Amino acid sequence: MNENDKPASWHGAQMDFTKSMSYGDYLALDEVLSAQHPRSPDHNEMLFIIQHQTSELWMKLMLHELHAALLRMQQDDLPPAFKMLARVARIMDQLVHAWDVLATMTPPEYSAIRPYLGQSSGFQSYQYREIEFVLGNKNAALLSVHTAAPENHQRLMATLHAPSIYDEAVMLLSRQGLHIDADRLAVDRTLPTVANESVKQAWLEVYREPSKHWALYELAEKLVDLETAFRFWRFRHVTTVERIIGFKTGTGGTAGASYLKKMLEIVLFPELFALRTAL
Ligand code: HEM
Ligand SMILES: N[C@@H](CC(=O)c1ccccc1NC=O)C(=O)O
Repeated sequence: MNENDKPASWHGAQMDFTKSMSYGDYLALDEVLSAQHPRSPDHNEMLFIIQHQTSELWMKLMLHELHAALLRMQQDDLPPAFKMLARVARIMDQLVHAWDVLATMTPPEYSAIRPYLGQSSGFQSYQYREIEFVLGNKNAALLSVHTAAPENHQRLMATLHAPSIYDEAVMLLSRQGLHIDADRLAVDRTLPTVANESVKQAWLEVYREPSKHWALYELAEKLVDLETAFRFWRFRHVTTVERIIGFKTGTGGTAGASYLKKMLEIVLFPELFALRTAL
């Protein structure tokens, strides 16, 4: 094209990237876009792969935000933590809506791919497991899935032993002068969150006088927002799974949809929901 033929609107656009960083360079697009390797001859496997890879990318960002929020909470620096937690909840909403794309895949379409998945399953997603752990749904037994990948195992082990976001919120309540039982503060971090009466009473004080405890009130609502989004994700997972494979056993070895249904009963931040009945 002749220089004079360029429309005025992009006349000054940079065209030569032999010596400078381009869009694709900055985003490492060659790496990202060459990481899709369908194993079946089926057209729909690309959807299945990209759906999972994009979910894992969003999970990577969720963990980035959650770990940063944990740090801010430890430092009593709540406003930046609020922003991070709000972002995590919005990412979760995004993943909730992403199910609409996957649900365009019918049972016969998925059946063409499934034999090629072997025993692989989302159950083995180490980023997902870490998100569950950071949010307090600890389960040491699930670590053994990752023994073959020592780095992932190590990281999960560290998160298993560290305080969860909710443990940090409970410690904040205590630092702000609200009474929390000593045994709740010294709880075994490797176990899932268990409801505690002193925590419920402390949150009740916050909700009965928000203006006195505004930052804690805001934190509580951010956590409720996040748990609500997480519950929607679990629900969309199980309904999409039931729609596509019915009640077949999972490739990961669980009972499948009935295992996922059981997971709908999990309450991440129990006292934050329990207190509502008492208000
Ligand atoms: C056709 C679509 C899908 C089907 C049929 C499906 C099926 C299942 C089943 C049956 C399980 C139970 C574990 C097992 O025995 O395999 C499971 C777990 C899981 N799946 Fe999916 N899934 C689908 C899509 C997805 C997507 C898009 C994600 C997003 C990353 C995902 C993430 C997970 C996770 C994280 C678990 C573990 C849940 C837990 O332990 O609480 N799945 N899936
Ligand atoms: N558990 C699924 C397989 C599955 O969905 C899957 C397999 C490999 C990679 C990601 C997957 N997604 C979520 O579990 C099944 O039983 O069909």
